[in-house]
Amino acid sequence: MLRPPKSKESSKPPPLKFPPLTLATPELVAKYVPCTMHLSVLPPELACRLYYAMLDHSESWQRNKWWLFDRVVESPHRTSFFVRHSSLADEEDAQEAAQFWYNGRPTPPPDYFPPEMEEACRYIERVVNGELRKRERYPLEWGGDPDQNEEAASKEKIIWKANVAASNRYEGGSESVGFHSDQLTYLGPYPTIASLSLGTTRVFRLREVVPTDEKDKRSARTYNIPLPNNSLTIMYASCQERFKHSIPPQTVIEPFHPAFPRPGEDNLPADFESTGHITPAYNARINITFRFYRPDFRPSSIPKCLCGVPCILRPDMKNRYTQEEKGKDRSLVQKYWWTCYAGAQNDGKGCSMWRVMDVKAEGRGPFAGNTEISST
Ligand SMILES: O=C(O)CCC(=O)C(=O)O
Ligand SMILES: [Fe+2]
Repeated sequence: MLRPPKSKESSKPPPLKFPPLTLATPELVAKYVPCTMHLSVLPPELACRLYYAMLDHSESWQRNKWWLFDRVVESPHRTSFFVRHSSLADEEDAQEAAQFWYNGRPTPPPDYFPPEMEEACRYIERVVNGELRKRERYPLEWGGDPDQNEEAASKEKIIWKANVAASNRYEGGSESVGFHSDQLTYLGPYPTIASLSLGTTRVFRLREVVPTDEKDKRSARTYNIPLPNNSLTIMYASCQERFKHSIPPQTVIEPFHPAFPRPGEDNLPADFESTGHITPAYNARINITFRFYRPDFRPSSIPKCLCGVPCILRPDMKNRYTQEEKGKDRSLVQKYWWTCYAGAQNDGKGCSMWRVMDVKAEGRGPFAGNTEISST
């Protein structure tokens, strides 16, 4: 068969592919991805108490359901959502919190942080703010004071404060979550998300989405971060814009023995003599992601699509530059889209709603930096 001669373009060797890299230490995590990992982040007794509390609480958690093409899919793990008590200053805010939507359907009013989660959150906020003070900020990050009344704000700048948390329970090695980046609808652009791991160690997988115009120069690399009990992974600005993350299924997991018995449980496990473990083995991993829902992305400010459902905010992960933007720093030309999300529930049928977010026209901010170039 005759083939046209190969053009110069197609004779270029394909970009090098690198094997997946395991990032097993905080140093390696910080070196390769826009995240940090903090080991033994909570006092061990609190980590243990929170694990037990969440195991009990998770008996009532749901598996999320949504439409994918022509079938309903169910998430292969259970989840729940919490609002922080102090974050709901007045009745209006409480009403708004009850109106949060998930996967294109209204969710029942969320629970408040249980006391153990509140206690853990204070430790985590300290770690997150300590790290954020060391980092350079992206222009579109939140630039306001998340808590004007905090006395400590004058001494140690508080940049980030959690006001909601999403929680996941993965039973055994088969429960998982597929590759995704977190929806930015209420978080806004370049969010910081603090993710606490309790229980069985599972691998957190990150994969970069290579921008369209760099595809022929480099390939995406996969990073595997084993997350042990009582570790905190902070995903910083650009992680949701540049990377997808997942918790892949695992054929083997190591059973987890909490350091302390359940309160009120005095009996040693039957196999204590042979194993030396003072607590039984657990197979569940609990994950809690502490998040800051920005005041300038409150539910009432989210545009609705033609179906009457709040849009979702997504970053253009492939970063399609316009001609004038070519060569500019990616963070200055990052675009976000408001799109219809009704399709996730409504028999897979959504509408054509699609709009570039215009932070200026939509009156959003204040931002951490100059947004003149970023706003469209
Ligand atoms: O379980 C984890 O560590 C990740 C959970 C997650 O990606 C999410 O809730 O969006
Ligand atoms: Fe996520």
